[in-house]
Amino acid sequence: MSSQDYDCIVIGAGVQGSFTAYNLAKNNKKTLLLEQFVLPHSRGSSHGQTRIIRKAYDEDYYTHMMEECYQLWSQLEKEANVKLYRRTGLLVMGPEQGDYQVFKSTLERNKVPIVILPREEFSQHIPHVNLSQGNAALVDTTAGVLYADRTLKTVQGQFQKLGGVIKDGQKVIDITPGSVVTVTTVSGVYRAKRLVITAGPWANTLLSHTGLQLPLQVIKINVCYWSEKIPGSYNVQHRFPCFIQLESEEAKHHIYGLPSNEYPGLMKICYHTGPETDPDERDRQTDRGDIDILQRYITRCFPGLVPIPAVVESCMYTVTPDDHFILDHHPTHSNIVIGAGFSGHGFKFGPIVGKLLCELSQGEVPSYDLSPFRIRRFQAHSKSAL
Ligand SMILES: Cc1cc2nc3c(=O)[nH]c(=O)nc-3n(C[C@H](O)[C@H](O)[C@H](O)COP(=O)(O)OP(=O)(O)OC[C@H]3O[C@@H](n4cnc5c(N)ncnc54)[C@H](O)[C@@H]3O)c2cc1C
Ligand SMILES: O=C(O)[C@@H]1CCCCN1
Repeated sequence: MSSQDYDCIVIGAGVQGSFTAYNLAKNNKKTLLLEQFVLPHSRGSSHGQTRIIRKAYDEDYYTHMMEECYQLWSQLEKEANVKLYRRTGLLVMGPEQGDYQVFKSTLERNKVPIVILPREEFSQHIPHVNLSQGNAALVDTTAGVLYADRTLKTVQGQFQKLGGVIKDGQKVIDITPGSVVTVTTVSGVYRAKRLVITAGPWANTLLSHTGLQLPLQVIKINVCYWSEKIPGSYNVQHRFPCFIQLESEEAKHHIYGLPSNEYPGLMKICYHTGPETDPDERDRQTDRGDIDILQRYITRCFPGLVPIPAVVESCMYTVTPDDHFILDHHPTHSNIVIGAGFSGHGFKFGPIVGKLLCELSQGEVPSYDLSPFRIRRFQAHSKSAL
């Protein structure tokens, strides 16, 4: 084995690739993690200070995976002696008869501790928020905030401590599949028995070297921060929770927010969709239709915030047609494994995605039923549509 030869190469050092590489190294695999940008960077989907972690989902399988995932987050915190999770609870609000009921029954069925907030008691528990007409509300009490940038630094650091190699500033420009895969970057050629592709918004660019294209849409999210009129009203220290406002007549997609924390006096509130973009040109995409929707919502429901964004950052989602992840082998090259299409909700699953992609790449039986995440589901859709 030359120094350029590895058991496994992982392309993409976002949250999913970093956790995958870490799991491979934990399993004593000689692993190389390649990243196109110099780390840390803010050009993909995993940057920024915070993400929501929650068990509140409308499908049981996500809630089940989160059971173990919380434990894995906590193990990593202990192992690296760092705080990555802060419990805040997640307020779920939505039209009484819609998706809200699905969330509520999934939580109840899976015995996740929740608090239901009757309308008459709502403002006593959640001050400075107006519950929309016809909406119901509950709190997933196990939910909270994950520290995103700190997570990446931690996982990458733990991977290196285990002997893993990170080469950043090395954009992959070619992949030659085979029983030994050859990966060419702008400055080197590497070989491995197995390859994992976790390239976020660039998944299809990389997969084009392997003869595969997936139905992925890359969208730009305007990450908006809003100023508190009275400092502290929505602060994490005053136990203000994260929230999801489920879709309604007014907003066709979720609106979600995190308590003011990372920037003093600013609360992060975003719209769960945005305009399509080329990942290399996202700053040219200046559509702000989402901000108009947020301004109307904030004026009505968060009267303690100035309804003009004080800070706007940007991030990307890579979305599948059904919003479920892709965790699978390449259909023609079984030693290539793909983690893609995390559809704006993948961060919290990082530890479990890393474990599953590691299992798949080693040819092991995965710990969970991965049928919702198979590539085949898209082929089935397009066939039935004919
Ligand atoms: C605004 C916003 C809010 C979100 N909120 C939440 C939330 O609250 N909770 C939650 O769970 N999730 C949330 N998500 C989703 C979550 O952040 C993403 O699902 C997750 O970060 C995706 O990670 P990834 O590793 O797949 O992609 P990325 O982080 O984009 O990583 C892919 C990496 O591959 C690299 N790469 C690509 N091409 C090449 C190449 N040719 N050579 C070398 N390297 C390459 C890229 O540079 C990049 O670093 C949010 C996302 C956004 C944008
Ligand atoms: O994954 C999450 O928890 C958030 C919730 C709302 C949409 C964006 N992502």
